[in-house]
Amino acid sequence: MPTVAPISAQTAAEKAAILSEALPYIRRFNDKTIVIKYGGNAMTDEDLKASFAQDVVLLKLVGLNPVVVHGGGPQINDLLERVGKQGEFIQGMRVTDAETMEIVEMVLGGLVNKEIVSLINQHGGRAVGLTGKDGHFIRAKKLLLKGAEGEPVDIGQVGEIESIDPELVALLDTRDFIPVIAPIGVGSEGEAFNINADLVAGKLAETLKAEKLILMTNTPGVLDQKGQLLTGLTPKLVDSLIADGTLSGGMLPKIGSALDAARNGVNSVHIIDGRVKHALLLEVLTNDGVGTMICAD
Ligand SMILES: Nc1ncnc2c1ncn2[C@@H]1O[C@H](COP(=O)(O)OP(=O)(O)O)[C@@H](O)[C@H]1O
Ligand SMILES: CC(=O)N[C@@H](CCC(=O)OP(=O)(O)O)C(=O)O
Repeated sequence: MPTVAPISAQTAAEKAAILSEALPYIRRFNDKTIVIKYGGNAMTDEDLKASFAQDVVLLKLVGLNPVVVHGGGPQINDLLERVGKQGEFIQGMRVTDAETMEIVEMVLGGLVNKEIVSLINQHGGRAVGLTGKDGHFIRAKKLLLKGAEGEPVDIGQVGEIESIDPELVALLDTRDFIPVIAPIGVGSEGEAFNINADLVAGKLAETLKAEKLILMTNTPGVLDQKGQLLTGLTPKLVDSLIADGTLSGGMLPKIGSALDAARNGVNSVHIIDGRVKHALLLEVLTNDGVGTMICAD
């Protein structure tokens, strides 16, 4: 006869306490949309990717509507290097010439998107991969950055979101599919635009009237100059952190998008550490929200 070791009373009580802690959150978020931005920097390890996919499936099974928007910045850099090109960023945005755009589409719309879709499906979900070109649901136009003197700075085929049509995502939701979205927009001539994934996630959360926006990255959250974790960030505080240089690089579009979402009706906005296993479950279904919360005022 096969035998199993009995679970100790203490372990059993601890496990039961964790499971029952989730109940109020499962009830509160029933049928609510949660937009999850899965950053390229949080996708490094196979184990972490699998636990991310498991978390998304679990959230769906307990009655929430997860919508995944992914990045893939480091993965684009890898492929660029293989063709002898160096990735260049200005104000956290990739300078995107025509050749770079081809690689961006290959990596985001192809490799990364399909990997996440198939991981979620392997774990029992029904994921469908999309880019903004599908049903033309993310419309974009060329983004011009502002230089130090306020002059326009052209960084190529980088897009600014004009509109997001919520219908396609809503349709998938009615049949319990999990949308997995690559941050590529479409212009008026059908051309592709590279859009920062944080901006797509934020705007999508606003458009879908999501309950939560969770930005998963490779830091514990927003850190101050001493490396301490900050939380409860207001627009005023963010302005001062930008002015004194505490926030830089990829954190700039991330925080801008988080603030916009918080101001435009998304109930809770968090920047969390995607390198922590099951960070997503901890954030949504336990009392121990991890990372930095962003407030509207
Ligand atoms: N104050 C700050 N706190 C935390 N991270 C910061 C801060 N300022 C800049 N960063 C940088 O922002 C990065 C996260 O943005 P990004 O590289 O675009 O990640 P992702 O690929 O997850 O979107 C961090 O790895 C860090 O290097
Ligand atoms: C315009 C722009 O910068 N687009 C990003 C899109 C991918 C992205 O945002 O990926 P992460 O979330 O992993 O950083 C890029 O080309 O890297």
